[in-house]
Amino acid sequence: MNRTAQDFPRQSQWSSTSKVEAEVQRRKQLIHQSVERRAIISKCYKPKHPEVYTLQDSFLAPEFLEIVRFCTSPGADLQGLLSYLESFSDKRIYRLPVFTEEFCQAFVDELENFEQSDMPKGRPNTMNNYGVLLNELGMDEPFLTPLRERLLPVTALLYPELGGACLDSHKAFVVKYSLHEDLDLSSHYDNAEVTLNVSLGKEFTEGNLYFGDFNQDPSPVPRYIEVEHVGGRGLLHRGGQIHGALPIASGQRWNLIVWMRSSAIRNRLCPMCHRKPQLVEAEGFGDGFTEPLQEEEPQTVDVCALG
Ligand SMILES: O=C(O)CCC(=O)C(=O)O
Ligand SMILES: [Fe+2]
Repeated sequence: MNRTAQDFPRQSQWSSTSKVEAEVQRRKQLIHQSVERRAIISKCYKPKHPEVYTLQDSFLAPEFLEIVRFCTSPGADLQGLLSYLESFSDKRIYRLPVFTEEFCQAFVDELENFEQSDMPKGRPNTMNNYGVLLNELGMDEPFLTPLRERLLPVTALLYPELGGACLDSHKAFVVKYSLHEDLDLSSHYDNAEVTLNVSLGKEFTEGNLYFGDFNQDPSPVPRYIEVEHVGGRGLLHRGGQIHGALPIASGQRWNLIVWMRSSAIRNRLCPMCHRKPQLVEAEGFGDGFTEPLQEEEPQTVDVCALG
C-alpha cells in the first residue's frame, strides 16, 4: 500500500535524533513519490468529466450560497448563522447543504473513472485504504482552494479560536467504503483545525459517523453521538473532535474530506503531538505549517506529527 504523510497520531515518542532523521527521510521520499504521481497523472490521465475540476457556483447548493451571503453581510453573527445550520449536541458539529445532487453524481463518476484507470494512486491517509488524493488529480488550485475560501466567513464565525478566519491551506481527499474494501474507520482525530466532510453518495446503508470528546478537553466517560450522512450535505467539525465511521451494511459510500489548516494556529503548537513543531520542507501545502518569515505560503510538514 502506498502511504502519504503520517496523518494520525501514534503512541510512540521520539527517543533519538536518528529516529527523527529517519522520519525526515521517509517524509521526503513520500513527497517525492507524490510529486511523481501528480506528474504522470497530469500527463497521461484523460478525465471523463473535465468540468468538475474547476469549482463553479452551479455546483453549490443554493442554500450554501445563501449561508455565505449571510455571513458576509454587515452585522452577521454566530446566533444568526446557527439559524441556517443543523447543530449536533454541544460538540460544535454543524451540517449544511454544500453541493447539488448533479455535481455529486458527476464527481463520483469522475473518481470512479480515475479508480478504474491504470494511473498511479496514492492513498488518502494512513487509515483509509481506498479513495483518492485530490491534489494528485490537480484539484487543489481550481477547486479546493476556492471552496475553502468560500467557507471562510462561515468558519470564522463558528471556530474563531481555531483560526477559522484564516484557514490558509488544506489536505483534501475522497474516502470510499464498500463491502469488499474498507467498511469503517476507527476512532481518530484529524491533522486539521477544522474539517469539512461532505456526503457524495452513492447508495448505502448504515455507516454513520460518530463523535466523542474534543481531544484537548477529554471527559472521564466520553459521550458519543451518531450523525447520519445526507447526500450533498457537509459536516463541519473541529479537527480535534474524536470521531470515526461505523461499518456500512450495503452499497458504497463516498465522502469528500477537506482537512483545513491555519498556519497561525499550528505554527505555535502541532495539533497532533501538542508540541512545538519541528519542520522539514515540503511540496505544495505540506501539512500547513510555515516558517516564521514566510507565512503567506504554508509549505512545511512537521516531523513530530508522529509523536
Ligand atoms: O468516513 C468518513 O466520512 C470520515 C473520514 C474521516 O474522518 C477522515 O478521513 O479523517
Ligand atoms: Fe477524520
